[in-house]
Amino acid sequence: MNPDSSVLNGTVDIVNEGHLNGTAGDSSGTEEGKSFNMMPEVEMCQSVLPCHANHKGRLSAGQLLKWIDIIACLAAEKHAGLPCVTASIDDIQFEETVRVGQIINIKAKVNRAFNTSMEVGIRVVVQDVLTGVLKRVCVAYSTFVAKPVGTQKIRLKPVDCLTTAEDHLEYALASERRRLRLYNEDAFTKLMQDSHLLKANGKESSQISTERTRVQSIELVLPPHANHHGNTFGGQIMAWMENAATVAASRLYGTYPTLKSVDMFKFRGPSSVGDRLVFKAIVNNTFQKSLEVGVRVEAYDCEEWTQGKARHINSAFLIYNASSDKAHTQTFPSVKYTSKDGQRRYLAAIVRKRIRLARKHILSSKEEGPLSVPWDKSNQVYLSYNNVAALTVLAGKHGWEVNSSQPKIRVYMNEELDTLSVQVEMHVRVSSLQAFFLLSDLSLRPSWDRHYSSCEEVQVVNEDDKLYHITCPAVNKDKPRDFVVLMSRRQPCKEGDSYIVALRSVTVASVPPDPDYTRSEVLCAGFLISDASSATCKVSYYNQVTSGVLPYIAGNLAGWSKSMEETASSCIEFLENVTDQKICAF
Ligand SMILES: CC(=O)SCCNC(=O)CCNC(=O)[C@H](O)C(C)(C)COP(=O)(O)OP(=O)(O)OC[C@H]1O[C@@H](n2cnc3c(N)ncnc32)[C@H](O)[C@@H]1OP(=O)(O)O
Repeated sequence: MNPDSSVLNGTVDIVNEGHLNGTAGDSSGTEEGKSFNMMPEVEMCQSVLPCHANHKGRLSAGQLLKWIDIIACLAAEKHAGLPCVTASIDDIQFEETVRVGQIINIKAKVNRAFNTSMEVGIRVVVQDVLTGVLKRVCVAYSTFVAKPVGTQKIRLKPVDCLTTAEDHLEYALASERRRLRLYNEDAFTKLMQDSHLLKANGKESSQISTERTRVQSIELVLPPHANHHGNTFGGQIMAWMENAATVAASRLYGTYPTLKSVDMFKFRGPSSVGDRLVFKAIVNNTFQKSLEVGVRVEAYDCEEWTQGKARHINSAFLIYNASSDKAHTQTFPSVKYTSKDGQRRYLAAIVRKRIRLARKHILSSKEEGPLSVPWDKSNQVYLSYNNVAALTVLAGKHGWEVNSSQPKIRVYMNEELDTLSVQVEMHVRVSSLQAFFLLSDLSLRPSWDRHYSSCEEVQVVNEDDKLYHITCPAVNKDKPRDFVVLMSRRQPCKEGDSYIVALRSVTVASVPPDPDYTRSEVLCAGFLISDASSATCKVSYYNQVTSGVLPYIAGNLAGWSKSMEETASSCIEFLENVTDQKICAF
């Protein structure tokens, strides 16, 4: 390649030269050898030995992160044909525990190249030697950048060998993930601006100070810790970070918590052999079943060390779950902060939890089976019951956590296994009976909910159960969506109970899917309305998030829009200002 011929805005293009695809330097010279080198995927197999494990005989997350970084780097370099460095690794959720004696298989390939950076997808599975059973340990995505040549950045060639449907899906999703990744800091800053409103959720009664968990540890970077370019290996840094974080978490918990996930690791700058790395870890906050530890890494060369001038090269947040060991308590103690910095970290952990949850659900691209059930005479009663019961159960769940709070409106989220649900609580100056009648007439909803383009009554089953056909506007250049839902409303049986307006998808022959719309489904949604005083009420809207609903709330979940709060505000205005004629129509 002639760099001069392809310099573009200070960027050097990589053209598709033979050696980049592994055709040059192919030692075997055989057809078989060539096709192996041409494969975009890089694979690693490791037998898990005691030296890879923690004191419980389980593969240490630090060791796994090292392997992940090595293989991802090799996949990136295979695509780029040049030395590459890790810019970041997205959130990783550890799904399976790996034990000594089992076999780890890791595969990595470049999903998409952007300009100077590329996304590498990594899949880790564990195989039990005795049973042969394979289980997924985690999926990870890292971003690599071809190491700049002097001041010149290298522009990468595109990924052009998309063969399987999965390759195409990963290619398409890679740009979506990149958007979330690069938006991460903005989303965080935006949500932090409102974080003072979350203070009400603080745990002032707690006795345990986060300061008790503070850890500081130093490492000297030696040649075995460096990668093949002389920089400290990203995986090694992550392993050291995991070590410091685990000590901090166990100081609070009094036993060994399980590392459940890591938040995005961002490599802000390089370090190299001879650097001293100082790791500072502290528990930032605890939630019901998890806690967050923040780790900061500072690097010093010999001169910087004597001058006390640190280079901040990395910060990461690790999430631990309470031990699954029955002998230990299943929840973490709540913590209190004792300084302004502690308070910032405490609130930031709440905000990060929200972003993490959003990223996880937005990117899971979970395949759902059909959620709607056919509406027919034989199951009408059952479906209406099921509709109301599902909403009652959803509303009664434990674990709702405040995500945003403003006067009259609070948004909560609840994650249980792989299901995410949202709750929007509104305080309205009308009676609960009036709110009930207005909200159960779905044909009025397009007047206050901009996510509804139209809503038509399809069938009146009885006074309290109706079928509606709803159309919704297009999002992200997709087709507009439509839903067919059963609305079941119930008045309280006794004083103190709530009014219920429940919604769920059904299929009816009279409204077949329309090619101009993506037929979508809602599993469980609706309103619970209860008296707050004689003239005011509390309206709680619930929605168990499905892939059909996600596009309309994704921005809200990830923090770049306030559409839920805006819709709630419009709902309050509608309820408080609706004319008497509309109410008389019931
Ligand atoms: C294999 C190993 O173990 S390497 C050792 C560990 N890693 C390191 O030491 C790397 C340390 N970090 C660095 O040297 C630098 O921060 C770099 C080279 C990663 C980025 O340098 P910057 O000057 O910040 O780069 P710049 O802002 O121009 O961005 C370059 C590209 O990286 C992308 N990028 C930058 N930060 C991130 C991030 N946190 N996540 C994802 N992509 C990122 C940018 O979007 C851009 O992509 P594009 O050109 O495709 O649009």
